[in-house]
Amino acid sequence: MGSSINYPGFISKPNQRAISSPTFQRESVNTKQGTAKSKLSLALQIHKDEKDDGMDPIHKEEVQDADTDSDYSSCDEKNEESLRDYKPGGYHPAFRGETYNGGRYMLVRKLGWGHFSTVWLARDTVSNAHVAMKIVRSDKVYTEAALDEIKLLRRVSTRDGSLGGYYDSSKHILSLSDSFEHTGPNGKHVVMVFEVLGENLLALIKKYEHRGIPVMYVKQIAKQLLLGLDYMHRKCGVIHTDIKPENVLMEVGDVEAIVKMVELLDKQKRDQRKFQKRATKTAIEPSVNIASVNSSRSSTSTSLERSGTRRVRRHTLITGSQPLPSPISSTNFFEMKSQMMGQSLPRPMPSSKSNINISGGEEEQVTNSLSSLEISTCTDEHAEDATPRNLDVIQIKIADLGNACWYDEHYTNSIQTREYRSPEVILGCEWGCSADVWSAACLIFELLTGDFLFEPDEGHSYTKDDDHIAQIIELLGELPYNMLETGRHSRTFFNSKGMLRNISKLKFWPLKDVLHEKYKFSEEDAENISDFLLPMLRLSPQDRADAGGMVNHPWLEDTVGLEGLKLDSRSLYDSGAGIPGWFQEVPRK
Ligand SMILES: Nc1ncnc2c1ncn2[C@@H]1O[C@H](COP(=O)(O)OP(=O)(O)OP(=O)(O)O)[C@@H](O)[C@H]1O
Repeated sequence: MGSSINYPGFISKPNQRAISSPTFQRESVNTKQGTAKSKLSLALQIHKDEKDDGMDPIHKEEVQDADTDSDYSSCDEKNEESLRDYKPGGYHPAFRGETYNGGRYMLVRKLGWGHFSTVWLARDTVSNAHVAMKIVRSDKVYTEAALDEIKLLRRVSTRDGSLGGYYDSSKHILSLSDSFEHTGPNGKHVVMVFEVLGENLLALIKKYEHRGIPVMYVKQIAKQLLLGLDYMHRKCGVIHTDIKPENVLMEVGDVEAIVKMVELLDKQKRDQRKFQKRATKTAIEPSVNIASVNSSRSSTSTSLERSGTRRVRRHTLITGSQPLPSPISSTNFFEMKSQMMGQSLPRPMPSSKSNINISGGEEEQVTNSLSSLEISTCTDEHAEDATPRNLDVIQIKIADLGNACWYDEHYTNSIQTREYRSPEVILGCEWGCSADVWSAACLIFELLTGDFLFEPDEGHSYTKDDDHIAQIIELLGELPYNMLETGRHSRTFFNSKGMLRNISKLKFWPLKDVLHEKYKFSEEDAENISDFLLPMLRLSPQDRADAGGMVNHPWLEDTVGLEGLKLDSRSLYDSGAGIPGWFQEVPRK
């Protein structure tokens, strides 16, 4: 049976995957394990097995103190890290209010988690600003991987990203500001401190229900992503190896204003809930003798006072992730903003004792910050029209260098998340920086359409890799002969005549036609988009166009905020073969 019959990317309706393939079912979990440095593979496999065994949700205890839960986020407690990984060698049982590095940092809320770490919003008491803190599992393999990650992060965090032009491309890579060790009950943990970002691009894809996000945003993301990769490859000699929507985060604009807004709204919600609870209680106990209520209240409060705490805290370990809302991706952001900007703030009744205690000044300050947020997120230095464009501007940064490596030191050949994996990696050929460009093109297609470019599946007579290669050929044509010759795994997929062993019928469908026929782009748009993507999808890693050159593509000419930005030192469509480590590991000097 030909793979085209089972080719979900082509035969499914645009939003079908959204229903059948929620994030956590994506292969990212698997591929995290697949992409990890070899020394981590075993540990991650164990983790995956644990993760996949359907842990009892009761163990996924609710995380916040009962009176501090806040839900201005996309938090879903079932999707948090496993309680079983809180053990010696595992995650640190972090909690709100915990201090780090001699009291310098204090945890505020959890932003997210990964297989290596939990990530928290923290207040830096020295700068009095907020930071993101990644607290890595304490096992030796995670610690070693984290120390490698820190070296790579230090390299890309050196803000010398001009690359001969006036534009600082390094700003599109998450920067590390500090790192230290923290000892807790589960061991010694490496902690990394970053600037605070918002949600990842998968949140944006989901916001648009997997139907594709507006081209205006895709262009901004694509141009910034290419600038960041160009900086990483040419200036730093670093290969990310895991470019995908989950690893590209959006900026939140004015972090301090957003944190304040989120905190105030959380407080409002809590107060409102308390008020409603009290109101319900009064409504269902109308005839209770007031004296007895008073006495029972006073006895309760006495016992609480005696126990020295306002309210008994639930013993909790896992905290729900609450990424800060990014203006573009989050409906919560608009909801919050409209509340903060003076439209019907959801306050409890004025007579209530639990009325919100926001001083007029404080509220005004946050509201002002929010109005200026829209202006401050606009970095349109090049446009003639300097008026703020509200939320039209989006800023992204490449994050998670946990699987990254050096152009002259590859840690493993098992790189890239399945859907973004390049042909040279599947075939077992030499690879280099150009593998990131392949993944970037897959990501950009996904932003435009909401569907994976390649979504291989296994059938009864062929493997995922067979199907993946077949899909690549169907879209882009036959693989170069020298790749079949040099690929360590080529013989598994191809016979001596260069024909696929396990898949006989192929249905060729060029990218331009896919965009026009399936995704309903006009012929002209389909032509332009395909002209932009195809050089990054060249099958030979050596011939693949480099990120910097593709920044100069006409499709990106009118990118909001980066209109007319060109990298003079790079030529459009040229291969990056001159960049050290472009298509193979360079021997270390
Ligand atoms: N600087 C940041 N600002 C805000 N949130 C962040 C930041 N860094 C990470 N996060 C959040 O924490 C999550 C985990 O981060 P990251 O992917 O770096 O961790 P990891 O343990 O290496 O995970 P992975 O399994 O993906 O390798 C991210 O998906 C994101 O939601």
